Amino acid sequence: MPSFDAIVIGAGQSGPFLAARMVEKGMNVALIERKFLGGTCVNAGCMPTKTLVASARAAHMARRGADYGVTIPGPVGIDMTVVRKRAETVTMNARNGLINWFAGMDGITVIYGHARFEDAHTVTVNGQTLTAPQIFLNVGARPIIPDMPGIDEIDYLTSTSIIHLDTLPRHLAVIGGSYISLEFAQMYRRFGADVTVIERGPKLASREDADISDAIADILRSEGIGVHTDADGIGFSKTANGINVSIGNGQPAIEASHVLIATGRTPNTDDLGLDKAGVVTDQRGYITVDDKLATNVEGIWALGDCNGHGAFTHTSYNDFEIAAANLLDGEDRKLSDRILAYALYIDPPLGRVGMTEKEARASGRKIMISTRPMNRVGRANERAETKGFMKVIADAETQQILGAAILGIEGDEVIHGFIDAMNAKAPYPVLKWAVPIHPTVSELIPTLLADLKAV
Ligand SMILES: Cc1cc2nc3c(=O)[nH]c(=O)nc-3n(C[C@H](O)[C@H](O)[C@H](O)COP(=O)(O)OP(=O)(O)OC[C@H]3O[C@@H](n4cnc5c(N)ncnc54)[C@H](O)[C@@H]3O)c2cc1C
Ligand SMILES: NC(=O)c1ccc[n+]([C@@H]2O[C@H](COP(=O)([O-])OP(=O)(O)OC[C@H]3O[C@@H](n4cnc5c(N)ncnc54)[C@H](O)[C@@H]3O)[C@@H](O)[C@H]2O)c1
Repeated sequence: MPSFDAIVIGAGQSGPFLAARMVEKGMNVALIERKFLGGTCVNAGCMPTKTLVASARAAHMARRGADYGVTIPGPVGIDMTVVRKRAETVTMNARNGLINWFAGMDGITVIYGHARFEDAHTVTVNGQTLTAPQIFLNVGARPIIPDMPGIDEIDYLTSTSIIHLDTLPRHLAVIGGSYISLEFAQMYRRFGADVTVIERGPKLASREDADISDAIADILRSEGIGVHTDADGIGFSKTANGINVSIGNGQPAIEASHVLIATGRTPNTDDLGLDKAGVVTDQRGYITVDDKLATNVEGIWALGDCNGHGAFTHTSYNDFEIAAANLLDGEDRKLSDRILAYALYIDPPLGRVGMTEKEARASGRKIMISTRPMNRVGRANERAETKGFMKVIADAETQQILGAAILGIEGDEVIHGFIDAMNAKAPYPVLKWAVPIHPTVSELIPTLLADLKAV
């Protein structure tokens, strides 16, 4: 039976990097991947979608050319084949980069196949049995398909299949109103499709504060996207022209040509033989880990989306950093030290870090809040992109920044000023005295902080 120092199952955004670090330390490592190196981010997530978002933005700005004095004779056309190929190229370059990296690495054995536990230190893949004292799980997640009336009668798209589409839907119905749905909804509207977003809950992006959710809905509606929340009667039936999508909540049904199901993701832990290894999961299938990412079974760790402590590339990569620091570098890094930050890539994007106002209030702290509309940001006016607003929340007693949201141009970049300050544990008055560069969006951070008021 082939024996290794460590086995990594899943080549997402933490496993490959951890495997490489272990090899660097002289360990003999097996990396098992059932599909593509790079996992979701490279092959079906961040990279292809952000490439598509860039094409959609180019179309949007071309249509807005006249606002800037740029005349484009005739209507703006979209070549969906070129759009799809761009995304494919970005994916293939990244995937091939990983393939070549590992091909040139001594001490690593890359195995393509589905891995399952036989016991806590034994794994089978392609009929072969492998053993190792240390096993790292980076198996990621996949789209959830909820049981909705008529769903089995229709051909629906998921976030994975829609990136291979190279025709323009006449009318795309997007079920779900969060990260995946909203990014695709705006993108396809900008490509020229009619788009309707149908969300079961009362708000879009419901983890955010209501003012952010409402501003997101306004941005989407302003581009002609239909937005329906509180949809209590979602169902599907085939018609001569496409798919009838019922919404409920007193709203008329729509006639869609395509349906995208974007109602969340579920961890790939149901077919991993976790029971044979004795590894415990929660009710939703996420692997239970401690502050150092160890499972309840000695010698098994879980990293990335499958542990339920983050659903982002950077949180998965940070899991790799924590595991590598603790196991290889003698450091003492903890999951609980991470300040969560993320972005929603509609345009303008939402950059977020730390607590929402809702969470800050619920924590019982005395808080201060400051907001500023993007139409009072010079840079936004110069660029004629003034949608959205900025918001920061601070602790009135400790003066620590608790959280921030920048919904506006460059929000995904500007938020890093807050991410860095929060990680440095700098009280907000420190940033009040920074001298930022003019004209940027970030130059408003000191002004925003100067306007903090107790609420
Ligand atoms: C459409 C979309 C857009 C996204 N956009 C962003 C974004 O802009 N920014 C961001 O930070 N995050 C984004 N995400 C989330 C991001 O892609 C994931 O959080 C990220 O890929 C981290 O995943 P991971 O490392 O946990 O595992 P994954 O990347 O999901 O990789 C897990 C790997 O394990 C393999 N695997 C599973 N089970 C087995 C098994 N039994 N044997 C062998 N191999 C197995 C899978 O084939 C897969 O390759 C997006 C996700 C989607 C779907
Ligand atoms: N920009 C980014 O970083 C980015 C982009 C895309 C995805 N992601 C990651 O992927 C994960 C999954 O994203 P997601 O948007 O699919 O899931 P999500 O869990 O964030 O949102 C799912 C949405 O679907 C709604 N919903 C659930 N069941 C429904 C039903 N039956 N009918 C109608 N609506 C229903 C929920 O109320 C929720 O609003 C996210 O947690 C995120 O971390 C990140």
